Amino acid sequence: MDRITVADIAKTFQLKPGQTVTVDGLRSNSITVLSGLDLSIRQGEFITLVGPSGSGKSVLLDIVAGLTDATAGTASIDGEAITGPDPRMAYVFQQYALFPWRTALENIEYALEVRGVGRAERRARARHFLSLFGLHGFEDRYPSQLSGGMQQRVAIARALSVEPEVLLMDEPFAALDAQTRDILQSELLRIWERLRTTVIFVTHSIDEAVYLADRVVAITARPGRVKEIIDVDLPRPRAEGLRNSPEFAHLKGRVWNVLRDEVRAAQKDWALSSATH
Ligand SMILES: Nc1ncnc2c1ncn2[C@@H]1O[C@H](COP(=O)(O)OP(=O)(O)OP(=O)(O)O)[C@@H](O)[C@H]1O
Repeated sequence: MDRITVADIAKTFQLKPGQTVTVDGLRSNSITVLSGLDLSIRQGEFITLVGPSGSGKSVLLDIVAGLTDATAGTASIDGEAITGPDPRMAYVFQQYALFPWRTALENIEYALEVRGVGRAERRARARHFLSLFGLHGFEDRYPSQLSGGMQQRVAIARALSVEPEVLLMDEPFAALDAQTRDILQSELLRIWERLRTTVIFVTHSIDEAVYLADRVVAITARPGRVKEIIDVDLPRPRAEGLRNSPEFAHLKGRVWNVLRDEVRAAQKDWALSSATH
């Protein structure tokens, strides 16, 4: 069954008066970032989105999250059009987005309070999700007392604690060092294997995209649409050592082959824009 459907989505931004961009060599005061984008995501699937910078990946996530409207086309969850933020979805951003004046536990409790969960259950659930992410003993720490990796664990624990049907993740590990990033990828998969939440995860890392996904969705240079979907038929649970296997290298090569022309096209686009302004 499809959990999320995106049908013929387009998104155009009108720029502020006086602002212009160069599109196909012509100056314009609007910018179309997505055009004719179709995508269906099955219940319980782990999807990663890759594409050049500026190809509209974050905008697509915002449309699915109901944070911004599409200019054309529809996005649906369980067959219902998405018209605004939906309690069935949770979002994790690149920056930790925790409340600095609340402890790790209170950050999670807050998300549950907003959704009307009673006090005792809030506390129990917040503790449970923190311990799932190995943060038992850190409940009373404030974000400034936690490392970047720990803060992002709290942010993911908070998102999952509301038991969303769909988890949207926009480059959640991009700000972390390489080792912490690898560890968090494995932790996320370990927990995802238990919960089987539908995940849409944006990343610039082809390694990360292949390691995590059931399917990698490659987006074209602006205006973004789906260029190709690569099935990742690697066994689960995914072992750390999988990264050293020939199958993994082969899949990374396939994704890069699909993306290479799009990254070049995006770079040409920027060069043209900066040369004419
Ligand atoms: N509110 C806005 N007004 C005007 N342009 C916008 C707005 N939001 C996004 N854009 C433009 O839309 C394009 C796509 O942005 P988006 O952040 O979705 O790209 P992305 O694929 O996620 O890029 P990156 O990988 O670099 O994060 C960019 O050129 C951006 O400048």
